[in-house]
Amino acid sequence: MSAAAGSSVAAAPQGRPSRAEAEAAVRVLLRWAGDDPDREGLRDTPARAVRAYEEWFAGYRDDPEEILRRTFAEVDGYDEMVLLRDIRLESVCEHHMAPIIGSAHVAYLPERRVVGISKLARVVEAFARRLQIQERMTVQIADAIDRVLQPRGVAVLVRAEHQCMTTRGVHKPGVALITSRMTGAFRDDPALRAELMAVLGCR
Ligand SMILES: Nc1nc2c(ncn2[C@@H]2O[C@H](COP(=O)(O)OP(=O)(O)OP(=O)(O)O)[C@@H](O)[C@H]2O)c(=O)[nH]1
Ligand SMILES: [Zn+2]
Repeated sequence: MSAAAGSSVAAAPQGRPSRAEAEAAVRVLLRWAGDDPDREGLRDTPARAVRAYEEWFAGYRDDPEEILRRTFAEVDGYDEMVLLRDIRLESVCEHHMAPIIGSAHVAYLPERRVVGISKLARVVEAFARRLQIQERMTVQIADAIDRVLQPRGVAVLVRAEHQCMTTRGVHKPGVALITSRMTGAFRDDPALRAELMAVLGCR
């Protein structure tokens, strides 16, 4: 298991290259593609591309568990399912560095404490904005919520299109990969699982 998969925060890469080195790498790629990195339209592209990758890989700088630690207890006995659905998800496939675009549903069963709902979306973002495979990302999101909130159960469902499959290679547009991770009561109680699927409109 990689460091990124095993802990909530990826290990800091040893000897991280400088921004200038990253821009030089983009220049090499432009030349390799067959174009001239010095022509007007491409002159600023290495800097722009590195800024774009900075956004797409912003999750390495986030600590998902820290995000989730801002919980509150005043829930007046609320102990039913909390479900944040259709969270837009933008990730990057670790095999091809191609976009993975889709959405996630995150549900949990609070035990005493709840978390601000934006934090659930932030946790999705923190794990998505890294080089990923969907299965690992799904597990990471669920397990971080499980560890920090210690709820009675967590369910994470992700549905996403992988551009490495739609725009290249096997070229299958419209194909989506669906992954899920269930813990606690969502895993053990078929009625609860059925309730979740019913709320989500899944059969
Ligand atoms: N399980 C899983 N596979 C993924 C994910 N993203 C991409 N892949 C697959 O990873 C595999 C990498 O296969 P390789 O044979 O090493 O790469 P490739 O020659 O580019 O393969 P093709 O995509 O089939 O052209 C491909 O089958 C991709 O479809 C993911 O999130 N989960
Ligand atoms: Zn891929």
